[in-house]
Amino acid sequence: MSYRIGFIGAGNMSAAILGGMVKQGVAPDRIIASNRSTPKLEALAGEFGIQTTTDNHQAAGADVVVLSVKPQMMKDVCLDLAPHLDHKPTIVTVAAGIPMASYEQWLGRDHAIVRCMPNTPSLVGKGASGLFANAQVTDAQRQRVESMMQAVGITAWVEQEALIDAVIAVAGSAPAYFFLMMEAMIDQGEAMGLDRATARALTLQTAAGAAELAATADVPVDELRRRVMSPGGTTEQAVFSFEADDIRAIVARAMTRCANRAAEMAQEMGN
Ligand SMILES: NC(=O)C1=CN([C@@H]2O[C@H](COP(=O)(O)OP(=O)(O)OC[C@H]3O[C@@H](n4cnc5c(N)ncnc54)[C@H](OP(=O)(O)O)[C@@H]3O)[C@@H](O)[C@H]2O)C=CC1
Ligand SMILES: O=C(O)[C@@H]1CCC=N1
Repeated sequence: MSYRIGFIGAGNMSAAILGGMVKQGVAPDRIIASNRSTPKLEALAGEFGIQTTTDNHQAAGADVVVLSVKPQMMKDVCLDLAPHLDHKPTIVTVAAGIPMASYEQWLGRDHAIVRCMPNTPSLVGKGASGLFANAQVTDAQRQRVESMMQAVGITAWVEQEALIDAVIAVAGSAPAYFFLMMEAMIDQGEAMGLDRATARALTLQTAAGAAELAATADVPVDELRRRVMSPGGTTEQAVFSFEADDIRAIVARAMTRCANRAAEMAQEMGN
């Protein structure tokens, strides 16, 4: 690809996406990131060799502009950028909880805007992003955004905007669920007598191995689970314990709260 990409806001999510892009071979001089303060910019320039600026207008001069500030900052950032988008970039926003209608109000209705819900494993090329386009997005722009995000992982278009909140629950926020599980396992491995480094190494390798096996096996994940559960053996005691504690309901409640929060955030911002 040869177009230029500008990131507005150089925090965790921008670092994951642009860092993943550079690691996957995107030329760093095609990427510019802006941030209101300089320390993160210096770190990103040092690590990935991208261009940086404290002037959002400069980053917004790119062909694809990725809006990646916290949702609470988004309105002010968009209103400030609006007079500087006459070159009609493809606008991609990664913010949770801000509906398309708000961007169209702040930036103008004639802009091609994609709501993208990515996640931080983009940094290692294992991202998972949901995408929703407004009516102004052309097929060429769809392909451009898709290929941009596919440089750092897989993508899935949704045709109903409300499904972006489901993507937040399944992908955007979901790395944290797995990290939490790993934290708990490492702590318990240590409590059972392993040194922490060993508990960590075994936990992480098992998580990565299980994910890769699930992604490549020709059977569903429940069958893979059963293959570990020897009748009368050890694993089923752990699984029975999870089921007795209603892990499926626990997960469903957590994901529902996650998705509901996106709707609440929209309301809090008066959208
Ligand atoms: N983190 C994640 O896993 C995911 C995040 N998202 C979305 O990504 C967006 C960014 O989140 P995240 O990266 O975690 O947040 P961060 O707080 O890490 O990054 C936001 C960045 O925006 C900068 N900023 C704030 N105001 C301005 C401004 N007016 N102009 C320029 N830069 C500004 C901040 O600068 P400073 O350092 O000075 O505060 C900060 O570096 C959010 O909307 C979130 O919903 C989506 C999916 C996953
Ligand atoms: O927690 C959040 O609000 C953001 C959106 C998805 C992941 N992080």
